[in-house]
Amino acid sequence: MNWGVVVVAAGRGTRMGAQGNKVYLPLAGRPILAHALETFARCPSVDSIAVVVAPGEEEMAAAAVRELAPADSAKVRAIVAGGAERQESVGAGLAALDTEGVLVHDAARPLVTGGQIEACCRAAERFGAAALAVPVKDTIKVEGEPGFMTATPDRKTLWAVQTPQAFVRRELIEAHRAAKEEGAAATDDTMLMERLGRKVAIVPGDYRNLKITTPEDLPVAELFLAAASSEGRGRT
Ligand SMILES: Nc1ccn([C@@H]2O[C@H](COP(=O)(O)OP(=O)(O)OP(=O)(O)O)[C@@H](O)[C@H]2O)c(=O)n1
Ligand SMILES: C[C@](O)(CO)[C@H](O)COP(=O)(O)O
Repeated sequence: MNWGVVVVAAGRGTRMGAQGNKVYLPLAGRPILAHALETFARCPSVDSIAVVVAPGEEEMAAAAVRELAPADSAKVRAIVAGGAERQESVGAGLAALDTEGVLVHDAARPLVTGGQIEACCRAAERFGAAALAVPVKDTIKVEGEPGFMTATPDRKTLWAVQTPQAFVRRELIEAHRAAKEEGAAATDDTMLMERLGRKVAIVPGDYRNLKITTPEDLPVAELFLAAASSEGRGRT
């Protein structure tokens, strides 16, 4: 199967509270967006990359792409405008690719590794769809009456899903079309497959593949990156 990736970068970063979109904030001296782009570009299984950006931020994204080595930036085939919700942004990226398989990745997860990407591709080739996930560490509570806990799901069955998430591109396009027609909103793409009764394989991930969401995530990501490079692990 040949693989493309949709890297979604069209959010606003409201919870980060920075001046602009958090994916252009510096991390180890480079925009957050550049980290994931480089890791995907260096993956042998990935042929092409579509970057989905907020309208008006095309030039900032193009500048991040220009910072990559020429062989890496050559895999970036499209920079397209996203929508108001992540789901719309993914839809725009899917239309810009023509590969059989597609990965979806948050630009806000800069610590993804090549090994994780390849593991998702292999699992999706075997099972049809797959996503990285980590076991939930906390005891999770369900709020019933506002302000009060009413239930505790069995933690042994709970996983926190991450990206990348890997699919057969035509099947994910179909899932997006169905959700749009039925007005269903989803915070990730595996939810759209679950709605259609499709199985999504769990690929055990790593807690370090964090999503940079709030300000305290940035120094943590800096520490993880520094530790990886001092241990010579890189992000392969
Ligand atoms: N309309 C949107 C919303 C989100 N994203 C992307 O989806 C990823 C995960 O979203 P999140 O971390 O929630 O980012 P934001 O939406 O930017 O953050 P916030 O919810 O705090 O505004 C990010 O890479 C973000 O850029 C996107 O492409 N289009
Ligand atoms: C897709 C995702 O990264 C899975 O953890 C996440 O749902 C996206 O973040 P958001 O905050 O829900 O937009």
